[in-house]
Amino acid sequence: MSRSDFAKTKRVVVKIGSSLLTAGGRGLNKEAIAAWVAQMASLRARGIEVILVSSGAVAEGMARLGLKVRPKTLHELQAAASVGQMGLVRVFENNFQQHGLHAAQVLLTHDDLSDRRRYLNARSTLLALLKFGVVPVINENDAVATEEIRFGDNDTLGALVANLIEAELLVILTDQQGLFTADPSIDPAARLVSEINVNDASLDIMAGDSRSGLGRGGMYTKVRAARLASRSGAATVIAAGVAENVIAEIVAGKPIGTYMVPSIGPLLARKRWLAGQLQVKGRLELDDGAVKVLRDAGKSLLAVGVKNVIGGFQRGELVSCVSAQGMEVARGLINYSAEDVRKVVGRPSSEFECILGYADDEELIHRDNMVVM
Ligand SMILES: Nc1ncnc2c1ncn2[C@@H]1O[C@H](COP(=O)(O)OP(=O)(O)O)[C@@H](O)[C@H]1O
Ligand SMILES: N[C@@H](CCC(=O)OP(=O)(O)O)C(=O)O
Repeated sequence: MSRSDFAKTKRVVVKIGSSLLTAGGRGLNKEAIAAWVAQMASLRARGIEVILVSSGAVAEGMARLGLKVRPKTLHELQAAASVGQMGLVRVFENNFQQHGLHAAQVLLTHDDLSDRRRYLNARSTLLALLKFGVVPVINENDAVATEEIRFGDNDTLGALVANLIEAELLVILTDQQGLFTADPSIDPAARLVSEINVNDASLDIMAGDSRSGLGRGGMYTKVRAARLASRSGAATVIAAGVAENVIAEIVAGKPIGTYMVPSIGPLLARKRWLAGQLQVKGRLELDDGAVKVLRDAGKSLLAVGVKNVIGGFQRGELVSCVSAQGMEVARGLINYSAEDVRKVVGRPSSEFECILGYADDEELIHRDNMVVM
């Protein structure tokens, strides 16, 4: 896919980061928000569906409560987020209304997307909103999201939303012009990268953390988000939110920001859901032969190819398959508990009945329930 293909986009997810929205922590930047909403409204008027993922609840809550530094305790953060979310909703509703559009607040936790039924529910709701011509405004449900059930950053949330509703384009607006060869706030010699494949290994060296004290992940989570988004075939562009008409220009295929080129075609719906799961319950270390058949032949995983079991998991839970070098090769839903897998490591499936006293499936992970990374 090249940038000129963006002009054919039918559905786009726009993610706006905290530091942009709150003008570096000084309260909501109403002027900038009005300009972004106007751009999104004009996309809608052209028949392009827009989903907004907006950060800024904590930052706006801090401004409203007069907090100078980001609270340390989870409860204070959650309290700040609930105060700030009111401000976000109000400003977006007012602005979209001026263009004759309705906005809808959708607050999600990771749990909502890791459970297959709730995932499908969230998807149906979002698609219904789009059909009504509404612009969904999504954020993490910070008031209730504890460590175990949080996405952690809105770049990841934006990518998972792009997967959920099969958007072709994820636009991540931030306080930099895009991805630089190093963090430009530290390295003055850093250069803007205009286009790069999501799987390019140099990305892991270039992308650093956030330093603003307002945002959460820096470029690191944006790169990870682009990789996740690419699993449903979505292209990602990271660009400066302050650039004039930035959203429209990106959709028009203009060479601004960093285009993170997706590397694979879209996965089937169930595999997309699998690929977006963030919490694995355990790991299986594979031998080289198993790595090869999973990667090259798209086969199911059998116990004969497993060397080691790490962690505890139950039947049906998500486990990661790693090579001897520790690289993640695949992940999928396991057919046996960790306790049972330990007993059958390296053994042919025909011996399961004898070793375990029962045999449910001959594969540890069936290829339909597995996604190769
Ligand atoms: N290679 C890089 N290129 C650009 N910015 C980088 C890079 N590495 C780290 N960063 C940092 O990432 C920050 C943007 O991320 P973040 O603060 O999380 O913003 P947002 O609120 O938009 O998500 C930049 O201000 C910059 O300091
Ligand atoms: N849900 C949080 C967003 C945290 C976050 O990821 O922020 P950012 O890095 O600015 O996108 C909030 O609204 O404050």
